[in-house]
Order: sequence, then structure tokens, then C-alpha cells
Amino acid sequence: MPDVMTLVELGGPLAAIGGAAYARKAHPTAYWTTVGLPLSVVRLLASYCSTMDACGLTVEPSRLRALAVRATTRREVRPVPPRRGIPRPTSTGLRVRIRLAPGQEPADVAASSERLRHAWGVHAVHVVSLKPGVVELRLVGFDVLRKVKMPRQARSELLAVPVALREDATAFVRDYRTVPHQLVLGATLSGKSMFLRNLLTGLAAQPVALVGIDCKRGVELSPFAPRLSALATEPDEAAKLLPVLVREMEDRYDLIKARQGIAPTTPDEEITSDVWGLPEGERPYPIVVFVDEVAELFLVATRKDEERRDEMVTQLIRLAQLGRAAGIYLEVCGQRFGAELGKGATMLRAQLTGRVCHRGNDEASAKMALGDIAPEAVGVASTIPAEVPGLAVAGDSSGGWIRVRTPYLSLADAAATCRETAELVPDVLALEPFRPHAPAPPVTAPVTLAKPRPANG
Ligand SMILES: Nc1ncnc2c1ncn2[C@@H]1O[C@H](COP(=O)(O)OP(=O)(O)OP(=O)(O)O)[C@@H](O)[C@H]1O
Repeated sequence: MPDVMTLVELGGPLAAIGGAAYARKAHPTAYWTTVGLPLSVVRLLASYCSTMDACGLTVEPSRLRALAVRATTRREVRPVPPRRGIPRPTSTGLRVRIRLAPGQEPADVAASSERLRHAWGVHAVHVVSLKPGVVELRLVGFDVLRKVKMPRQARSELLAVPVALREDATAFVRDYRTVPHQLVLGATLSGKSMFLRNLLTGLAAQPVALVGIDCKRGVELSPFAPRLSALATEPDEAAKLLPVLVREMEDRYDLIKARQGIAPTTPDEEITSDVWGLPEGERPYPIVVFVDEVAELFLVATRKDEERRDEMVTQLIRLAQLGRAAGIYLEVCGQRFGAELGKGATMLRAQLTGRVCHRGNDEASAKMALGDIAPEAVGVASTIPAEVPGLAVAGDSSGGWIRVRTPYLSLADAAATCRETAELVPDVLALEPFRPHAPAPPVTAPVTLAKPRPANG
């Protein structure tokens, strides 16, 4: 048994360790910048060559180098690591550029990222290919997705909204011009609405028409009514709105044809240019269509509903196939999106190239979102814990994927942004009949500190 003196002597260091552990957990950014960052820079600089060697990332030296080493020193000629740049510290970690040695590819470095993270004592190492032959190692000091803080330099541009934080501490930007249509999947309470909320408020300040189809009686999208150009809250209303959107798309195709001297008989599928080629004064406003709980559009009770469903699905598929050139983009949300939804479901899903997969009910749900674009991400998406709502795996058709999490945004703040930007609703004549009635802002009773007294008191 240790004597009293030993315990007293140990007290100081133990308290220091306890304090450091507490600081690391409670204030990760401050802890990282004051303690973790200098340690990691020293570790990286001191052990770069040996770590690269241990990870199998060194190559044989050139003949000239070998000759020079032999001529000038008595050292044995050792394999050389890829050349590195100067480490650049950031508030969440540090970055260092690496010029790949001949014969190496970014995947070789990415395969060693787990080993590198342990060697340098950081939370994660991400490898990003910057240009042929150059990769950037992004060392992240702590779990940035635990408490999301968007990077300060993340700015919205037209149709490009920084909507979530990526695990490499950069912004996940929803860019409609590069990925026109997206599918957002997740079980109930997984954070889909939060994702839509961030996206919608990001777009609210832009000259973009926002359209909502929310067949859960509008519970998700109604609070944003002041900024919406159109809102359908029942399948019947959606069945009226979708053909109007398709007609608007066809009119825009006619406009492009007229402007560019393309024969009016040319099929829409063969026109390669888009609304962005039109002069600014003639260019129609982009339209982003949010579909919340897409399964509600597919589910039918009677034979008559079946016809209506088929029509709506065909219209959605047409919008997804041809909408991009006409400046019409889809953001489709749901819990599951598989063949069991019925005719056209998988065809529509194939057109939605952007994928964001929140926690699902089972592995099959994750497969529906990511199986056809990034199969190796399915396992990661299936292990998202229920205690971290908003955490998701984002992939795109290029095969890349990354974990992301939206920042918390309260419904009241999002609704307030929509009220403040209500005058920015652009004029899209065809959507005018579907413009929702904006509910009046909640009136808060004035707070009085005086206690009411009975009249006869
Ligand atoms: N990024 C986040 N950070 C913190 N809390 C979050 C985040 N995303 C979601 N939440 C919280 O998790 C809960 C569920 O989120 P949300 O309503 O977005 O889920 P959902 O997938 O839309 O659920 P449903 O399908 O039932 O509407 C909410 O209380 C929300 O505040």
C-alpha cells in the first residue's frame, strides 16, 4: 500500500493530468491551440522521415542523389520520403503539402492516414488531392463534429451554400451548379429537417425561387412560408404544382432555343446549353424544389391514386433529368428510398447524384443512399449513433464521401430569417397561384413585473 507521502507527491502531477483531460474535453479548440498544436508540429517535423518510412511511403533515391550521398558522407543510402512543405497551423489542426514521389498516388497516402494519425498523435489525418502530384495532409486535432462551428471564411455564393461542417474542418458546400439534384435520407429524428433548415435559410438571401412540397401537412416547411414561392402540403396540391414546374421548365427550354437560334422542333434532350448562357436581363430565376418525405408522394390507397402517383413520379423524373439546364434543382428528403416505393423510384434516385445519408433504421437504408455511389461508405453510415443527430455521410457520384454535421439552427431563427427575406421572393408568374399564405409572426405578450391586484383589494 503506498504511504501518505507518496500519495501527496503524486497529487500534483495527477491533478495536472486531470486538469488537462478536462480542458481537452471542455475547450478542445483552446486546448489544441495552446498544447496539442505545438506538440504535433514538433512531432511531425522530428519524425517525418521515419514515419513515412514506417508507413511504406518512401521511395528509392535517384541515382544522382545516391552518388552524392556516397561521395560526401559515409552514411548508407536510405530511401527518401516525399518532399513536404512548411506545416501551416489552423484553429483546428494543421496542414502540410506533400509532393508525391514518382510512382506514388494519393490513394497510397490515404491508405496510411490511420497510421499517420497515431504516429503524430492527432484526432484524424485527411488526405486531399490538390493537383496532379500534390496532396495536402489535413491534421485535425480534435473531433470538430462534436460541437459544430462553421469556418469563418465559409461564404455563400449564388446557389452554393456552406450547409454543414466536414470532418476535416472545412465547410460542406451544397453547390447546385455542380451537383444539381440531391437525396437526403435518414430515419426519424436523425437531423434531415435541420439539414433542410440550414440549406433553406442559406438560400433565402439569394435571388432564387424556393418551392416546397411537404406532404406531412406542411409541418416541416410551413414555418418558411414567407420566403417560399410555392408550397404544396397535400398530394393533391403536389399533383397540381408538379405539372406547372414541368411547363415552366419547357418554357425555359423554348427561351434558350429562341435565343440561340435552335429550331423549335429540336427535342429538349438534345439541347446542350442552359439558362446560364442567357444574358442576365433575360435569365429566369433559378428554382430550388424541396421535397420533404418523398414516400408520401409514392404511397397510394386506391386505384385512382395510383394514376396520380405515376404522373407525379414521371414529372419528378423529368425535372431531375432536364431541370438543370432550365435552372430547376431538386432536394429530395426521405426515410427510405428503394424499389419498394414503386414504379420509377430507382430511376428517380439514380438522377439524384448528391447523397447525404443520416442515421438510418437499418443497413438497407444506408445502402439505398450510398450503395450505388460509394459502397465503402455504407458501413460508416450504418454506425452513426442516435445521440449525434445531424451527423451524416455525404457522398457524390465521383465516389468520394466524408462525414459531415450541420450546425444547430433553431426553427425560430430559421423562420425569422425567412420573414426578414420575404421581400426577396422573386417574380415567377407560373408559381403565383401556389404562393403560401404567410402566417403572422408570433406575438409575445409584453412582460410586466407588476402583480395584478383584485379590483376590490
Ligand atoms: N446538427 C445538429 N445539432 C444538434 N441537434 C440537432 C442537429 N440536427 C438535429 N438536431 C436535433 O435532433 C432532433 C431531430 O432533428 P430533425 O427534426 O432535424 O430530425 P428529422 O430527421 O427531420 O426527424 P423527422 O423525420 O421525425 O422530422 C431535433 O431536436 C434537433 O434539434
